[in-house]
Amino acid sequence: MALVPYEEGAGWGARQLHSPSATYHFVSRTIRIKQDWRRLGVAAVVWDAAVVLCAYLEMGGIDLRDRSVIELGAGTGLLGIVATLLGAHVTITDRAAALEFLESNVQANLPSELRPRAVVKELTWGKDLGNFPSGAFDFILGADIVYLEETFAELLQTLEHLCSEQTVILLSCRIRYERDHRFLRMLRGRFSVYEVHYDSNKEVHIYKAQRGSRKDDL
Ligand SMILES: C[S@@+](CC[C@H](N)C(=O)[O-])C[C@H]1O[C@@H](n2cnc3c(N)ncnc32)[C@H](O)[C@@H]1O
Repeated sequence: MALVPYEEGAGWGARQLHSPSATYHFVSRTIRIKQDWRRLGVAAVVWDAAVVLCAYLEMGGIDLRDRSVIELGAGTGLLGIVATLLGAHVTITDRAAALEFLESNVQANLPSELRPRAVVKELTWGKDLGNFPSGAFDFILGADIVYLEETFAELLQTLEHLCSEQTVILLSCRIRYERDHRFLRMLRGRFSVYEVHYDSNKEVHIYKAQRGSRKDDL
């Protein structure tokens, strides 16, 4: 299912949809991301949710230095690149079809000394989860990955598999459809969920989720 019709792309959260590249400045670096919307679709453009979560991480409220991070549905890899630049060891994942493009963006934007800290790997939600150690990650990141209802159960299963009691999940979301609220209700059924940030310009929410008893509403 397409996420957006071409002509609506900007309004739906990818401001430079048709541009072959997009440039960002994070962690005192210029990051140039290749894009290819026409050929590769949603995984090959940078979505605003990724930019907002990068900015949130850069603000420094969360110390990622030497922490173990996994990114789900990474697309072009901007968020995983920024997490690596902030000092984390990052497993950057997406579906198989997205990996070659993702890997090339990651390689192009990390200095050689940081490349060993970022591993690009296939993770299709709900599939072959045994390839990923259960509970081994300090942080799970996801930008604009809540949009396909048919993936919600598998996405939740994946989060549950990857999470320990200590793991912090950060999901940045543009809420477009009623079904997006349904996913958040599913998430709230399994995790304590808090909205920690809202970017009103980009209309992106950041939710933090952790295992344990529910302490708050969305
Ligand atoms: C809207 S894009 C967001 C990409 C990137 N996180 C960003 O914000 O720029 C959604 C991403 O989720 C990935 N995705 C969709 N369904 C998936 C699934 N079942 N398993 C793994 N990744 C999936 C897509 O390949 C795509 O990269």
